[in-house]
Amino acid sequence: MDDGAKEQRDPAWWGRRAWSLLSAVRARAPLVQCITNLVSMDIAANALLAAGASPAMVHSLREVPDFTPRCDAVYVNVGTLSEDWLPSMRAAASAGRPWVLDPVAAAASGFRMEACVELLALRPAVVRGNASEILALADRSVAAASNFKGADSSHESMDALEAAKALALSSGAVVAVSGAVDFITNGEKVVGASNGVPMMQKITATGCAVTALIAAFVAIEPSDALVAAACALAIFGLAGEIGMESSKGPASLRMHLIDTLYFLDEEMVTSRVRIALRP
Ligand SMILES: Nc1ncnc2c1ncn2[C@@H]1O[C@H](COP(=O)(O)OP(=O)(O)OP(=O)(O)O)[C@@H](O)[C@H]1O
Ligand SMILES: Cc1ncsc1CCO
Ligand SMILES: [Mg+2]
Repeated sequence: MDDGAKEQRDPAWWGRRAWSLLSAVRARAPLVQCITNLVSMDIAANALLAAGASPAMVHSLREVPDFTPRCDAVYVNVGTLSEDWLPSMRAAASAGRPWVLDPVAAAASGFRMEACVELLALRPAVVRGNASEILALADRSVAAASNFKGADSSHESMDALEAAKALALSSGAVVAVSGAVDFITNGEKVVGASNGVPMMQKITATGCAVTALIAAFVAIEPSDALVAAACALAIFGLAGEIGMESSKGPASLRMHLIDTLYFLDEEMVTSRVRIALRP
């Protein structure tokens, strides 16, 4: 095991780490360029703002040379991929800033899978997907299965753990698989984050929003993307958990989750974040 494994066996260490990263996001308001799908723009921008970051939905290839180098992190999401946007994604991912990939529905088509594979070669710090997306990306397979559900997962996160490790080793990225337990791995270490509520799956683009939050945390901690990703996933899940206490269904949870991200305090984070290094 590499450095940090000893302290990462202590659950309280993660609570303190998650709080310190969220506090740093609030203090430094990292600028996150988001080239993300049309469904997710609103929730991703609002989640970033509520957490204290500064979102910018900048898509034009012509703006990348001026704008991207000034960003603290870049977020690329292929959810509503088109031929027009792919060059901007390539350019922003190549601009020398830490960046994060969300391979939405990677198995939907050959075009999308090829785009994801090509982007993966541009060395994202983190790839975050649901289990079906990570399984598909790890073996570069376009969906034939009758249970393919597009942007939604038809697998549990645990089903994709070995694929996530293999993908992390082959790509050099930290790979995060979301689900009831979020798994985050660099191919050797595996961390589980178990905050969140099932209702989060009933709000479109919560996965896209948490990947945006991962980008903000990576902007603060670019040299430890595994810790940044685990803490972002746990914080977002915790906001869902606390938000659910005041919610009647998906629409009110969406509102309360964003409110809770804004109001999370040290006591809530250090006592309720559930992250553990897996043996
Ligand atoms: N069963 C569950 N219990 C608790 N939290 C969950 C559960 N399923 C998903 N989540 C949480 O919901 C958020 C979104 O994860 P999900 O796996 O649904 O992403 P996704 O499929 O990529 O979503 P989308 O494509 O709509 O953006 C994550 O924070 C994850 O931890
Ligand atoms: C529903 C949907 N379709 C393309 S992207 C997206 C948002 C969830 O990923
Ligand atoms: Mg998704």
